[in-house]
Amino acid sequence: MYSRYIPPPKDDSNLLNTEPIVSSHLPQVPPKPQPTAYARYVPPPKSSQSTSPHVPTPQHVRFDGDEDAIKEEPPAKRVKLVQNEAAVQTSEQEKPTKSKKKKRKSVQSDVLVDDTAAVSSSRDEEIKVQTEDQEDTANGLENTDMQQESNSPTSQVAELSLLTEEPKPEESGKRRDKKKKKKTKDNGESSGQVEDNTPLRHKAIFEKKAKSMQKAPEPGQEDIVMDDVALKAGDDASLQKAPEIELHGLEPIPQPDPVALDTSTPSYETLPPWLAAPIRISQGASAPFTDFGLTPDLGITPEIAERLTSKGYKQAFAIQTGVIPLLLPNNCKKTQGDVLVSAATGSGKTLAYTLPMIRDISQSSRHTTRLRALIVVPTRELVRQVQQVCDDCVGIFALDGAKRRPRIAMAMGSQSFEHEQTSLIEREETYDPQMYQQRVKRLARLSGLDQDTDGDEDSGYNTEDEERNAIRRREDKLQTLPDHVIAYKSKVDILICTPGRLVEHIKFTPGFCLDFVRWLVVDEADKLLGQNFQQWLDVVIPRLQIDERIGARNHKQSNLSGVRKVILSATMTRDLDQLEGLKLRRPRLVVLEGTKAQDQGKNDVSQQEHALPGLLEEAALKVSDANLKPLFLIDLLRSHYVLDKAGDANRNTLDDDETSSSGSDSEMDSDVESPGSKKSAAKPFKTPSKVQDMPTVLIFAKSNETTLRLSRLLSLLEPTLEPFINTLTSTTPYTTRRDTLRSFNTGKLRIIVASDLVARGIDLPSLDHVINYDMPSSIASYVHRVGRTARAGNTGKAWTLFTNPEARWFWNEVASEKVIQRSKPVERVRVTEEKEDAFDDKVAAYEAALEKLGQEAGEARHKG
Ligand SMILES: Nc1ncnc2c1ncn2[C@@H]1O[C@H](COP(=O)(O)OP(=O)(O)OP(=O)(O)O)[C@@H](O)[C@H]1O
Repeated sequence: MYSRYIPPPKDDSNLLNTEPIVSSHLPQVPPKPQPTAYARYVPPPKSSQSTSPHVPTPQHVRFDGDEDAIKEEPPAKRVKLVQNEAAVQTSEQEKPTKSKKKKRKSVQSDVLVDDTAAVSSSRDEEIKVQTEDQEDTANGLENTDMQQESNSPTSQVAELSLLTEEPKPEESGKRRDKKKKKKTKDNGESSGQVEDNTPLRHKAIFEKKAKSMQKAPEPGQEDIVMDDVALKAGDDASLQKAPEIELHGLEPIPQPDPVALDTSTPSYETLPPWLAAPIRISQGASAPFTDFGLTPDLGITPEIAERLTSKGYKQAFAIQTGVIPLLLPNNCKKTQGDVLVSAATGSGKTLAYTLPMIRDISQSSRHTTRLRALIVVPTRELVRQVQQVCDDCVGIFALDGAKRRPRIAMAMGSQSFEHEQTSLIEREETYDPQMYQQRVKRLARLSGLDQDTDGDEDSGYNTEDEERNAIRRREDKLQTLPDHVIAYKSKVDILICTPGRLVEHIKFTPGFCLDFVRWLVVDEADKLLGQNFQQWLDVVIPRLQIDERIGARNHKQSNLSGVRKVILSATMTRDLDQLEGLKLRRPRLVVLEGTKAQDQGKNDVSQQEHALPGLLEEAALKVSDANLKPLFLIDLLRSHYVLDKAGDANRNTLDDDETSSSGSDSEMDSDVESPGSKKSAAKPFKTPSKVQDMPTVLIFAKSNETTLRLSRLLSLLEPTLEPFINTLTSTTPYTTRRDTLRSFNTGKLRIIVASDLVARGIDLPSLDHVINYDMPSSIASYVHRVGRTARAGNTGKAWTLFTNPEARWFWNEVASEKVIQRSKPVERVRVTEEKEDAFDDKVAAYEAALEKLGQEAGEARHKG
């Protein structure tokens, strides 16, 4: 409904002729709901009739049969508005743009000047006393109503009017305000009581009920403006006397039914079925290797299982029971599709794909070597690690005399490119007169052009195309026997590589092709897909999709032909955009459930993206002073928490007194021993003679530089540790890195300080503790870092040092159950204040160590 602007009547008598809108007696208020109308604000006339009782006030003017509604307006309001007109005008005109708060103040002061007489009327005083007596009984109701009122515009009117009745505006304080509000309200109520003899207590309740039932104004600009002004007018009017309430009767105004919440589950899936309903494997699902495959010839034979046992693989781990059967041939007629695997760190994903893959490749012809499988991993360390598992499997299958022994190569940039090329591809001459003629013709045609480009090789090239052309020209210059042409042959069946090096070989190694590849494995897939080093996917995937040599990817079982992709990670991405680049074919996702998943409903855990190893214990140590973080680290290293190896069976009995406060309660504070305490004195770092008793620790720092500095600082502060500490960063030469890992695995080294280089995939079977000295950069990074321990069903403990600014993210994201499934909550450990004070004794040594570190860095720069 719309309305139009009606100027205010100039004749005061018009107003008087208007019938009263509502009776002053509450019970007589007609229960008719007030129609909602849009109206315009009608400003009061600017004449100086401020003292006239008939000057019209701002009001809603209604049309279209709204006369009834107009009649229902309380007459009392109209009269009071008139009385207050001067105050309304003053505040309206002088401060139109002031905030509500300011308005409230100005209105309050204006009215206080004008209405002192009204406020101080002796009759009101009498009633105040009466109402105060009744207050206690109505109090509970009033409080409730007050809360409800505060949300509606009407309540603001009432609130303002209450304020304006304040006899002493300079007084402040919550308690006094409350009292005053009560008193003011009582004033209003008292007048009602005098007029209609309704018991005061009931009337207060009626009024509040009526107020709370008022319908919210319809949205609309004009109305909003109107409401504001009306509100203000109402405020001012209410300053004069008791709060004015628009009454609509006692019947509730019909309200629209609340919209019912839609709790139904959608009948359609937004995710593809394979992602929405993965194959879930429970943690306890280990089984003998011989259980896979419909018949022994399609699965793992008992002989192979025996050899696996001799290599330490007695039974298939849970994830292996889910993945291996999917990758083995079976009697299924359907084309077998790609497999994605999401399983905790250390759960045995590597064997889950190497075993069926190598079994398959060992079945192929003994006399031809083709590049059949590509395994792509992000780091050189992982390349070597996967190669060792592959070697194990190759050995197992090769023992069977009828099978061929697949050849494995690595491409990761640890050797020169040329060296890698020769280890991958063999050049040979084959008899092919037809091809020979074609080559001769082509070379003759090019020889004219070559006069211009002869010098190119010396001038160098700067684009890939030029480099490829240069390689081809070099190849063309090679002499062959008559009727023979140069042919290239793969020297390997399986290539384990980093993505960057793979791209280089595809582009620049003559004869390196993916035409025969039938397996593509992408380990640590989320990292490789997320970072897409050198756009490797764009280079590799198209080459796997085309069949330049017809039948090259054929398998004797037609449903196994083509390229099978196996994509794995402990933090597998569910991002379809990323997965799209892999061009998956009939994919299936296999998920290893966390230990808690069996107890909880599937829906609860489906939100949790990652699972931690079941036997991993986590703890977080608060670093109250970030400047002294290295001292906190040393204190932790010296504490019984670390010195007692994780999973030490004697731990609880040995240290009952010390560990009593640690428990599994994540909220419980427990003390880390200070270096000066009696207990720590009894447990210094083990001497080199007892090196095997020392725990093994992997400490993660945020960068290469921090890693090197921290390692040196630890050696300076704790010289006894120096022989047992080493570092691993991406700037460390590859051979040194390899030696460091080897020394750590053989137990010579006990502490490695590392960057995130070794956060993923690295298998350190003897690792007791992981310490996040610096906070990991993401939840996924945390999962991989802490997953270096507690692998293959072993126990392990992970520590995270957090400073105040890091606490929120750590506890809300990493340590919460939202994203990560874990069997135990993260334990909270805090160094007590007294023990922190003991750090003071160490500060001098710490500063000296820092100074020494600075000197050494300066000298190194000088030398460099
Ligand atoms: N069936 C098995 N029996 C005994 N040990 C096994 C078995 N399978 C794997 N392992 C061992 O478990 C350890 C972890 O395996 P692997 O490195 O494959 O884990 P992962 O799931 O790839 O971990 P990450 O996600 O950290 O790369 C290795 O030491 C491996 O030798």
